Amino acid sequence: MGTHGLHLHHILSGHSQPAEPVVTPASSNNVIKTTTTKSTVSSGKYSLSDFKILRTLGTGSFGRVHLVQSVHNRRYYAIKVLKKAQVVKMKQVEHTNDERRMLKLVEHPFLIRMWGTFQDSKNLFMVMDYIEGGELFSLLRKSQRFPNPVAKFYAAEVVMALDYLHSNNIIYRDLKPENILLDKSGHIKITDFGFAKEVPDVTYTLCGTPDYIAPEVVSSKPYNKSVDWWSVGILIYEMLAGYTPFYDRTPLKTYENILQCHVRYPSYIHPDARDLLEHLITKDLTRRYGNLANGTADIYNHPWFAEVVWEKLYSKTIETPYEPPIEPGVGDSSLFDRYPEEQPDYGATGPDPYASLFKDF
Ligand SMILES: Nc1ncnc2c1ncn2[C@@H]1O[C@H](COP(=O)(O)OP(=O)(O)OP(=O)(O)O)[C@@H](O)[C@H]1O
Repeated sequence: MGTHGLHLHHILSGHSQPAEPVVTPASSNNVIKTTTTKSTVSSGKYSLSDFKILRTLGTGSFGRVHLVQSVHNRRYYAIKVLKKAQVVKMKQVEHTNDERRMLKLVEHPFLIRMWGTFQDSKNLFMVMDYIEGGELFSLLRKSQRFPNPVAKFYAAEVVMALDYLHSNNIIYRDLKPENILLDKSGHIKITDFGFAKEVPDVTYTLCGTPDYIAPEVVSSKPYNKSVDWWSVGILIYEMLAGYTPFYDRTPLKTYENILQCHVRYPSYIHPDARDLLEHLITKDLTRRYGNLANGTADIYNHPWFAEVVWEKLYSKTIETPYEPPIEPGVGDSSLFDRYPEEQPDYGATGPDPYASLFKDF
């Protein structure tokens, strides 16, 4: 695969289509049903013997994500495995339980779907849909940067997903191109809820990837969901420029740049995009879109998104700018980088000192 895969359609160019009204997604679609009657997840439904564990698709701080195949229906899934000892050591018990609880609740076309969880004495397992098209990050690095309409397409899907989470009082907090996967037709799926937090109001914890962290988080001020709108700004910038605006040699320098918040806009960035970015990548919370009196309408109705037909995007009835070159449904994982495989201890039995910490799994 290479940049040749990036062919543009007219969906977002707007020239060939009559203008359609921009509509914020109906809130009825947008609310998580908190009644437990229709849950897709039930603890104890799965066990390791239900799956054949295949290659590693990605690694994180506490474990890895495997491609797996169900021995029953032969379908492919992704299983995230977290080592209990590592989760405890890195003080992520609460985050991990939060991730499980939130993945169980959310239901949105652009958010990863979780089917169930289980555990052995050493590990936690989360069964998710396998998203075959690889990371947006890989596509971006191969493409160097995205043409304006391509960046707009991915940004619009991200905006809808974050708006849905926010309307359910969830701040995502870890937006970056590595956590945005592409499905077989090229729509996004956001994965990795390890840092998402359910917050009625404001929260203080520092977490996330340096390049995408909002200044109020860096300086340990209380913050709210507008940190995600900041990260959307960084994401759009990175998609258009090919690099993040505050990149530097060390995380510390990046933090300093974030606090200074001086952004250089290359001349090839479209004026509408620049205007939106200036209202997202701003320290001034009284100017940051998503955080003002109009809420997300300032983003949905921004001129840069003028051609986006939001309901069509939501129903995935528009063409995507890039179709991943894979054969769907057969466990093709050619778009994922290779990782060294470990001898796994999955299925470990014996004493479990952490049993009381992960009762929900
Ligand atoms: N459902 C999925 N389908 C395909 N690949 C996936 C899926 N979920 C995760 N991955 C791959 O595994 C990688 C790591 O997943 P994830 O970010 O959830 O792990 P993590 O341990 O929480 O990582 P981090 O340390 O970045 O928080 C992702 O970047 C992606 O490449």
